[in-house]
Amino acid sequence: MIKISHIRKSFDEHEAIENISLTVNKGSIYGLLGSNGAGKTTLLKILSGLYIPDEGLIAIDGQSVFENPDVKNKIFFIPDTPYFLPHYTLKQMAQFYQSNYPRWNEQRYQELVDMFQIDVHKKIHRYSKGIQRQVAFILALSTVPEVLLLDEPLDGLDPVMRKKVKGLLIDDVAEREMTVLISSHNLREVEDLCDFVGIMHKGQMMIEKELDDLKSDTHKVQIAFKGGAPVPPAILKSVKVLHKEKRGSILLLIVKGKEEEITASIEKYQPVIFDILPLTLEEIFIYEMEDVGYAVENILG
Ligand SMILES: Nc1ncnc2c1ncn2[C@@H]1O[C@H](COP(=O)(O)OP(=O)(O)OP(=O)(O)O)[C@@H](O)[C@H]1O
Repeated sequence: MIKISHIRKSFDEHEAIENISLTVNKGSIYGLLGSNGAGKTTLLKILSGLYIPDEGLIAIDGQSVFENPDVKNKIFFIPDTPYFLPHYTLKQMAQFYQSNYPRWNEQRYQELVDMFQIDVHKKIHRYSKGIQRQVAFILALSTVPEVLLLDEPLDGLDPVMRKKVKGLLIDDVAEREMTVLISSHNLREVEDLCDFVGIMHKGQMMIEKELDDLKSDTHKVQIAFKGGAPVPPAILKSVKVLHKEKRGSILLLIVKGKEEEITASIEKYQPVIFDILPLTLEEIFIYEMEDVGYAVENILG
């Protein structure tokens, strides 16, 4: 479990992280989303022990990260530009990690090399960006991390590789309760992976949500009444409306609550048109944020 409490981090005069707290439960995948410069990379670097926070506490399974080799051995961080020792081949990098990570699993390494079909004797810097990222995943997963920190992990991977990498992450989470924190600009890219999502903006956490609850609890409703009659105000009082918009004679509502309860509340007014539809996660965030007074369309990109 990752626990971050009241972290602050400034560079010169600029506060990159302003009082962020978050918890990632063991065996879950947390998506850290946000605009450019929001502070996602800084937070991941603090978590991996590369930066010291100015204030606040970070614990992994109850132990402090900074200058604690026992904890660092359980963590693997893949930065947005994976780093390899200069002129090393995958085989040499594997030997390096094997001697530094006591949990290294040689069999897993061989399986991953076969799966990705990488020539382990070629110098890594000669590989393309996408293949270098595959190499980073092979090394990361071979160290059998308890906590995997990923900065823009799918950048540069083609759709087949994205699917493969997502599958590998999900397997390790399901089989051995690996805990994962992923930063991304793109909600659509990570929504099928994460059970929790937090959106950062200018060093602050704007909103944090558990995805299962969100998906089953927010709906798009379209209603219209005979002859274009106005929607009875009582309907709007009987359900929790996040957003309402008139489209000709149809009223579009974004409503929170259970589908059956919303249907029962609205059907008794006998609308001539009544549809209840699911929303994409991106839509849910946009409407939720509207509800709390922010415009997040640009943040979600
Ligand atoms: N080493 C550094 N020195 C000075 N300022 C820094 C440093 N690292 C980050 N910053 C600043 O901290 C803020 C947060 O940057 P960070 O890289 O954490 O954002 P991010 O959310 O990862 O952005 P992006 O999505 O663009 O990668 C930015 O304003 C950035 O300029």
